[in-house]
Amino acid sequence: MTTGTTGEPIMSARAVRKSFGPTQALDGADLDLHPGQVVAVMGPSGSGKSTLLHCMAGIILPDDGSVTYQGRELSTMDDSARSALRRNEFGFVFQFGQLVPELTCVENVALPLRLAGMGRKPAEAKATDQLARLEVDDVAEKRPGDVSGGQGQRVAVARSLVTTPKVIFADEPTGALDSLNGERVMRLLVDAAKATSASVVLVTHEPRVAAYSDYEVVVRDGKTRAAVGAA
Ligand SMILES: Nc1ncnc2c1ncn2[C@@H]1O[C@H](COP(=O)(O)OP(=O)(O)OP(=O)(O)O)[C@@H](O)[C@H]1O
Repeated sequence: MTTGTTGEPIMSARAVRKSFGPTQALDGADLDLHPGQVVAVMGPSGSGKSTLLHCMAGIILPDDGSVTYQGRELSTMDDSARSALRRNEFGFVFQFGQLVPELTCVENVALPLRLAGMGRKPAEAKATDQLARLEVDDVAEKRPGDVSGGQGQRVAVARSLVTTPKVIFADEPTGALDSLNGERVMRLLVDAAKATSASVVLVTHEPRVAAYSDYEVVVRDGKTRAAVGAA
């Protein structure tokens, strides 16, 4: 599915198929993602949206078709190369359960940097800066269980951004929030992504959330079927 955007896409999915046992989750899905572009993946429950996101992020491998990142085919990389890609080039925001409950919010945000080998002090300084950008530096020393849903989701967004990823994969990032908090999280996520020219793959079934995207793709019965003009 093309977007009318000129230039090379940073990622492309082509004719992606994926089955889980007898269930055909994806049956020929296409998606181009250009640098700095926010694409909303919409569609009914069970249509294959999350499966498409997982295939694009290299979390699962398609049975057929291709997913390329900067021209490299993900399925030809070994597991450690795909892990390195997820750690270094991609960021992730999910609906629930992504923060480590035993760590403080600033430790959670610093975690991807620590895993990449950065020392505690510089990692936590960067994490604090990122929390401030998301307007939640006041909860830095609290544990995730002691902050509100909206604050926790902004901490999770801060963690997804702290490594300055090229692509952010967000699966129903506002699904657990009321509409006001959801819109706030989306505004901060999209503004932060635009500031670093990161691309975003945003899975959502909420039109109000999809309205923050540049472009919408609809998945139905495992196929990408329609693209709607920029919001
Ligand atoms: N790990 C799995 N094992 C078995 N079936 C799966 C698995 N993951 C997804 N499926 C099935 O594949 C189909 C597509 O699922 P997927 O999660 O991609 O849909 P979705 O559009 O993201 O749905 P929702 O909006 O409800 O999250 C569904 O029928 C689902 O039950």
